[in-house]
Amino acid sequence: MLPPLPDLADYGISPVHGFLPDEEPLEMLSNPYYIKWEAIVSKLQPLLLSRRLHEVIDSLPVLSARHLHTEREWRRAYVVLVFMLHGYVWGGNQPQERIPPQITVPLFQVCEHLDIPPVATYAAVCLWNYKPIFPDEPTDNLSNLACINTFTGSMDEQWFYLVSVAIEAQGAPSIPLMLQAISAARSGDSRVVTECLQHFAEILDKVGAVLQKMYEHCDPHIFYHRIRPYLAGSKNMGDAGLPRGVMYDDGAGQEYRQYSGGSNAQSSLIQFFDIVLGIEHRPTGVGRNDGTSGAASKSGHGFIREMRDYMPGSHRRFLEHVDRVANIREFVESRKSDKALSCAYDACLAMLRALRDKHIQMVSRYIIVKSREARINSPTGTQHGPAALNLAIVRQDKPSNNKKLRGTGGTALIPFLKQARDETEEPAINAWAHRLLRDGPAEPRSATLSKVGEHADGHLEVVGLAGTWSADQTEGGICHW
Ligand code: HEM
Ligand SMILES: N[C@@H](CC(=O)c1ccccc1NC=O)C(=O)O
Repeated sequence: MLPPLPDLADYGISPVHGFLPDEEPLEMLSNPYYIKWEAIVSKLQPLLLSRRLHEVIDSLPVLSARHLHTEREWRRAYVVLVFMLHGYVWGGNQPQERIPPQITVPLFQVCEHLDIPPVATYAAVCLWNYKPIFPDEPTDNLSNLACINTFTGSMDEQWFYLVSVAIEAQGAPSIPLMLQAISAARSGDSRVVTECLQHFAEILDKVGAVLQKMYEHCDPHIFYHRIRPYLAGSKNMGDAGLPRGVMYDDGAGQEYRQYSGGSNAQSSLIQFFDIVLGIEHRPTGVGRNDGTSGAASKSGHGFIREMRDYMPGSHRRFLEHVDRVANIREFVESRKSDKALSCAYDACLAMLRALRDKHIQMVSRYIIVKSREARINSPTGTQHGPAALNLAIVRQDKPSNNKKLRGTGGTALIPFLKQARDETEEPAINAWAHRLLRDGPAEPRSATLSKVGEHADGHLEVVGLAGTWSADQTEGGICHW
């Protein structure tokens, strides 16, 4: 018996808005009990500028979550508390190691309810932090979106979050669409699967176009020096001044913890794309053949899988369900002679790969170039920013080595992102290798592959946009790359 397909309603996912909430996020907690929290986040910029945020938070009463009732209220409380948390940690000259009970006590209650970690996740700053400009118009694109909260009050920060919100809205229809494709594959309906994949490729293309809008209003300098320092987590942050992570003091006890900061790797939508297409991501540094070398996380899963722990619990459980039923890749592989089907599938891989390519270029402009400039402009390491010691200036003591640069999630960003991009293309390359073994050389079926050849010694070479892939052994027709 095949497991049933997920029902979106069971996971709080909207067929129209996807992982964005069905009802727009609450702009403020109206119960006067929480008035001091709302007052702080509404004055976050002057409090940060005047360096008075710590004293104001320290003098708060320790409030509880008992007056939160609706899901919208729980989410709003989470957003308010993590903006306070990151302002508290990163808003001074040095990162603040100890978080007081005024934040930790209610934050732990809220995080338990939402099943999400006590840190500023993608859900906090993007999914649950937007509002319409005109309430009577839809919030499905950038022409009617504004942010509820920001650290800096800048247009650049708003835009940085809103591009992701617009991507979630643009990509949302792919969720019911690809569940329909899974269902059609179960009943062997190749025509419907092909149509769904064609439509999915168009959606992925549009998502890529929204990503490119980042450049319109988010300036790399503002991003790198003003915004990004606040988004950092407490994991791998020794060089930024938090060697043990952050100490959460809830009055009853004190505990050091380390969490990754916000990252779009925590977007359930992008992970959904990979899962439905059967794209697998390995831990960074683990080779294609051996599975032994490299820096896998403690869980043994890679960073991308680990980022599921930073999603709202219901979204994480949805992805786990989709993991169990995803069948499109196997379906396509079992019908290799169906050209239209293979082509539609490969188009999806190509679009997703193109999205990752655009993203790598963006990371280069917003992080790599900026960190290099900062090193040249301030070789002594004297920096002025939200925190003089922060994510923007870590590892500047070491000469230019991009491999040392870290993302807010804590990854060695460039090797990680390139690997994720290359893995996107793997199903197409594998399928090609199978065909080559069976039929001999022919034209590549995919626009992402430019050349496939066989060497005299029998090993295969596939040239894709990502580089050259070699397969040197086969086992029952399966290639080992
Ligand atoms: C200025 C804009 C952006 C910068 C500088 C940036 C930077 C990064 C970095 C450094 C990582 C590595 C993970 C980490 O350690 O944090 C990452 C991961 C990721 N980012 Fe972005 N990002 C930006 C915008 C976006 C947007 C708008 C999207 C939406 C499509 C996105 C999608 C992803 C995904 C899906 C990952 C996980 C890796 C993967 O699946 O390929 N990023 N980003
Ligand atoms: N990982 C990125 C930050 C990032 O992508 C991000 C962080 C918080 C919320 C959303 C994010 N991504 C894009 O809009 C960085 O290292 O700067």
